[in-house]
Amino acid sequence: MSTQREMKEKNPWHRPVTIIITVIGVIAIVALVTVAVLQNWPLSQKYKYGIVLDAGSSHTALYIYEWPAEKDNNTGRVEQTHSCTVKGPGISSYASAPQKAGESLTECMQEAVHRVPKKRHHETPLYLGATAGMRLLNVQNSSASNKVFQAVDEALREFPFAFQGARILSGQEEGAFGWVTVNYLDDRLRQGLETNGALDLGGASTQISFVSSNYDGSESPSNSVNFRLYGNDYNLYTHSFLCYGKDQALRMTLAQQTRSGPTSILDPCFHDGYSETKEYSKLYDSPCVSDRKPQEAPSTYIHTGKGNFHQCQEIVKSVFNFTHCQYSQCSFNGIFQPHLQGPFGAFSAYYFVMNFLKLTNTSIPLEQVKEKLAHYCATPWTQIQKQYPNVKHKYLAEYCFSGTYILTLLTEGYNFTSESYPNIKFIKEIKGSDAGWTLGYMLNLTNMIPAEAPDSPPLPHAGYISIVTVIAVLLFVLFILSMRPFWPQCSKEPQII
Ligand SMILES: O=P(O)(O)OP(=O)(O)OP(=O)(O)OC[C@H]1O[C@@H](n2cnc3c(O)ncnc32)[C@H](O)[C@@H]1O
Repeated sequence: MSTQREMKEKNPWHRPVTIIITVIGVIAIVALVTVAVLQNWPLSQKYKYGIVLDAGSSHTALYIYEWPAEKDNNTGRVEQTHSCTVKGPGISSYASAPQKAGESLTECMQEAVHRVPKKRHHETPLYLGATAGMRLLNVQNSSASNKVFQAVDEALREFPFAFQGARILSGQEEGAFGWVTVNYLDDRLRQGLETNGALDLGGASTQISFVSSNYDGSESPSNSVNFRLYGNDYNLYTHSFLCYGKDQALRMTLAQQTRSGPTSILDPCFHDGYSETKEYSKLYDSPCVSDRKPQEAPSTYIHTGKGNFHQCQEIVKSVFNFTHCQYSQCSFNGIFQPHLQGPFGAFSAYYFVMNFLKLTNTSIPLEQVKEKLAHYCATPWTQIQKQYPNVKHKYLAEYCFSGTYILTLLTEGYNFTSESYPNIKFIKEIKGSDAGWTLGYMLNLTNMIPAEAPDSPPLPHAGYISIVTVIAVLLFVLFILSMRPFWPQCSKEPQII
């Protein structure tokens, strides 16, 4: 009993001071590691939201974007979480009943109210950008255009979001923001990689935007947009061709064929067997063709098809003007265009049409693509209708024209060749977000792409935690070793019990 007590008194590990120091040491190290881990633990994700309404010529679409609340300034993080297609036509079609333009947005806006968490409503910016349909209405009837905007404004103010206004985007903005969107989603801007050009085909206008090393903006400065994004300077070439969206281009090819006001036309861009009676007043009700309206034309004409790709291409070519160019080189209509450079993403109607025609694979030689389209155009209308009973009648009737228009615009208009055609990728979306101008527009207006690259911490989170843990363990081992003089000594002599 007394020897036991003696040993206890001699063994420093049994001294209260040593025990207390050890416990405090362990607690301190555990606390140090815990604080380091907790401090750097990602906060429970809170999101911010932004809503953009794309008021196009053919329809309006609503997009909701979401990004982690604490990382506004980082890239590649803003994502589309929801989209809603507004029922009915584009807002420019409500020129004679502006109130209905506002009302048409209600359903999608209510969806947005449910999709965005309530506590975020008041801080969620809401934008409406109108494109070529409203540009044309503004040219045709500016007071009607103002009334449509007034109605849309009033309707959107009813919702609990931070409404930032409704306006017409210039063609240059539409092109440039489309380019920002595709390159942002591909994470090319933050990483400073070679950028992709953007080809956007709408209903009433079409945009081409790309960076070319032989373009510094000095030739045709109106086509130049300068950006400084994440510390990199971009000199972007962009042009928007009003009236060269696929719906207005179709009007122009029809106007070309009805110049003398005939009662019927035999159109190679429509399938053999297609026949519909159409109104002249509707065909010419657009500033893109109104000046070509034939005098004393009957009220209607019969639009029949004969399905001939090559003849169709000739008519389509006739809506482009290649005769004059005051610059070193042009695309068409006397518009400057530098040498095409790099890969291109082609979206909106480029994708819808080429996807339907199963022609999105650009590694198929261009000549073969034309042959396939020629074969499609030559298919009788009755057979096409039987083959695609669920496709919207208007789209189905127009795919031969639309495909021919796309190939003609790309090759004759923009000068893509058999060699450069494979540089085009037909895309609908990138990483779940639709390709289009809306995301780039919101990123710009919310200043979410910084001009300079954001500073990043010298160590990533995992590296920081590992180093703190290693140091803590080393300290602990050092502490234990420093207590060596107090370690219990084992007797070398065998003990007889
Ligand atoms: O940019 P603007 O010129 O104002 O036009 P938009 O915004 O209305 O243009 P979209 O990109 O929404 O659509 C482009 C065109 O594609 C058409 N379109 C949409 N879905 C389609 C589909 O599935 N098949 C064929 N065409 C389609 C639509 O009617 C337009 O003519």
